[in-house]
Amino acid sequence: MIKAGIIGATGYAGGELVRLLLSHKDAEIKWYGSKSYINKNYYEVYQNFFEIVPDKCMDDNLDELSEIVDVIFTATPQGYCSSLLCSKILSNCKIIDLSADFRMKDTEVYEKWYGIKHKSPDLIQEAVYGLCEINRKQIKDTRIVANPGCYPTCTTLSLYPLVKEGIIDVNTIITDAKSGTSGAGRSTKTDNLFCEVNENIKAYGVTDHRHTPEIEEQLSYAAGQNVTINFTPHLVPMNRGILTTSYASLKKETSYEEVREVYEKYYKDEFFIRVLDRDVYPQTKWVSGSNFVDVNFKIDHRTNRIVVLGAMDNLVKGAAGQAVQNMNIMFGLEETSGLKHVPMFP
Ligand SMILES: NC(=O)C1=CN([C@@H]2O[C@H](COP(=O)(O)OP(=O)(O)OC[C@H]3O[C@@H](n4cnc5c(N)ncnc54)[C@H](OP(=O)(O)O)[C@@H]3O)[C@@H](O)[C@H]2O)C=CC1
Ligand SMILES: CC(=O)N[C@@H](CCC(=O)OP(=O)(O)O)C(=O)O
Repeated sequence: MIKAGIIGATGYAGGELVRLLLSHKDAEIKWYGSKSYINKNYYEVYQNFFEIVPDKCMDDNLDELSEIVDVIFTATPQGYCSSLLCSKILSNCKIIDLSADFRMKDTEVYEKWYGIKHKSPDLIQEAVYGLCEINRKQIKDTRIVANPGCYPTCTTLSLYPLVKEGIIDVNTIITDAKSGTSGAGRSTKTDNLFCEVNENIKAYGVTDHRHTPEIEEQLSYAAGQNVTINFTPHLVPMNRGILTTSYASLKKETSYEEVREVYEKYYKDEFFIRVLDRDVYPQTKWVSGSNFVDVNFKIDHRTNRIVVLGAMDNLVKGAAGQAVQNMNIMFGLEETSGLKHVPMFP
């Protein structure tokens, strides 16, 4: 049985980790870490866990926690994990960090886009970017997983086969993304008030969203050259879900069948990536509550561009689900263990 501790268990991503780990047959939660609810019953924070979770919230002492668990999930704000992680903790247990602290290999890029000083630059190289379908081999042997961002997961996975196989001109990629408001976390921001989100759609982070360099770095590895993209996220009036629509120029005239073959090559054996049937395009409802990413594409022969769509649940494949998938890989468990939920519809 894998003993797990969660720091930030009282946030949206942490709450989703609790939900998933409770039904995982090979894992048990030993620590519900919090900053504001120490000694309160965990179910008092989220009453959906009433009579399911009897435990109290604990503090956020990573040091003490590392001595009693096999893995710690940090579902905490940017800068938290990197400010506390050290070799002593890493000699005790494995870390899966849901923040962006260890996602990018260049400290300067992190500091520029996040506006905070990185406190453990010496650990960055050791961390593995936990995009499971792409980095499975490296994830297996690492002590630190940098769990990918929600938008980067959806954008990168939906474009990856095209970039890897050189089908598109990688410097023509434009990604337009939409997210439900749980993506912004539980802390109150006036931007996320019901009356400012309901019946409204707004772009944010235009030209400077912090996920831009993360997506660019991953696509650059796939392309074997530097990739820059235009990335524009939008907040939409939904609780959960991300839809990304990406556009790129094809290098040459290409048929549906050729592109389909490329997607099949990479994803036909991937349980969590579903390449939909021809002319059926991903919808957030079809993946809600599940660890699936649905993808599909259409070639616009008139403009010689391809339109690629991806949909997933930001809290599952975009956060807690992928974190559990990473745990499964790190501990040699069945990769799909605890994650085979059928999406909720409607
Ligand atoms: N929401 C999403 O869709 C996704 C989130 N993530 C990442 O996961 C992490 C958590 O996000 P999310 O759940 O949305 O955020 P929330 O704001 O909902 O939760 C934040 C959590 O962090 C805890 N916390 C805050 N400050 C501290 C601190 N100084 N020390 C210890 N714990 C602290 C809070 O504890 P308390 O409540 O007790 O104060 C709470 O449990 C972030 O890094 C985010 O970027 C990644 C992918 C998707
Ligand atoms: C709707 C919304 O605000 N989404 C968040 C992204 C979700 C998230 O928490 O980002 P990470 O995946 O990097 O942790 C944002 O745009 O910053």
